Amino acid sequence: MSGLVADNLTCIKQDRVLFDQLSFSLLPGELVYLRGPNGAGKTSLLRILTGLSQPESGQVLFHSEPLNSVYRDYSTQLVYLGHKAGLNGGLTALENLTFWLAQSQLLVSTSRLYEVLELLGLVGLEDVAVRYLSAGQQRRVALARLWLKPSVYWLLDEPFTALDTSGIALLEDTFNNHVRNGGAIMCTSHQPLSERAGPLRCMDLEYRF
Ligand SMILES: Nc1ncnc2c1ncn2[C@@H]1O[C@H](COP(=O)(O)OP(=O)(O)OP(=O)(O)O)[C@@H](O)[C@H]1O
Repeated sequence: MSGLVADNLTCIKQDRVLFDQLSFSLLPGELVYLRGPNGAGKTSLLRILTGLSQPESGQVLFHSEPLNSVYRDYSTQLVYLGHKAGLNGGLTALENLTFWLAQSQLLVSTSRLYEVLELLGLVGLEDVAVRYLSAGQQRRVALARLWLKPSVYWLLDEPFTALDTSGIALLEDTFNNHVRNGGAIMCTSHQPLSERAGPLRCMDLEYRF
């Protein structure tokens, strides 16, 4: 099957089964909204889908192949944003993004970088160390990666955290466009997504004791 497939995933943390024999797919053209209370296992599931951690049992397939055998190809088509902004506080927005682009072996022109910073309302702040930016501004720097790396699969852990209403609207519009252009998104959020984000499929993880 094309796309990303979770095949019978079981995850155990601290002797607690977070989820058991969980199977689903994430296909191009889909937005999946992953819901669940604190501690249900949403981050754990996203990390397994990125290949950053391993399930107790089961596997993740990418275009029908086990993730570890196609990881290089998968990683070129993936943006994963964790619930922390994942920025170096001592570096500016420009420096953080330039470093990330180099690590990801992506070539992006300076003018494109400025375009994205402008879209995100960060122009004028590009030379400020990110530790001095507000929480919402730091989130916007982290999100800039979505515009800088052409990729199909977006796995996003609480990307709306700290965003103001205009930031939420921008991100929801971007989700809608991405999916209409064949992108695939799985996203967690403790606030419901609005209709602006486009059609979505909800997936619920219960808290298991
Ligand atoms: N590396 C780890 N080592 C031990 N326990 C972990 C680890 N990662 C997660 N856990 C535990 O697994 C459970 C699920 O955590 P996870 O972060 O996946 O939940 P979540 O649904 O994303 O929660 P939240 O909504 O609070 O972000 C928690 O009880 C957490 O303490």
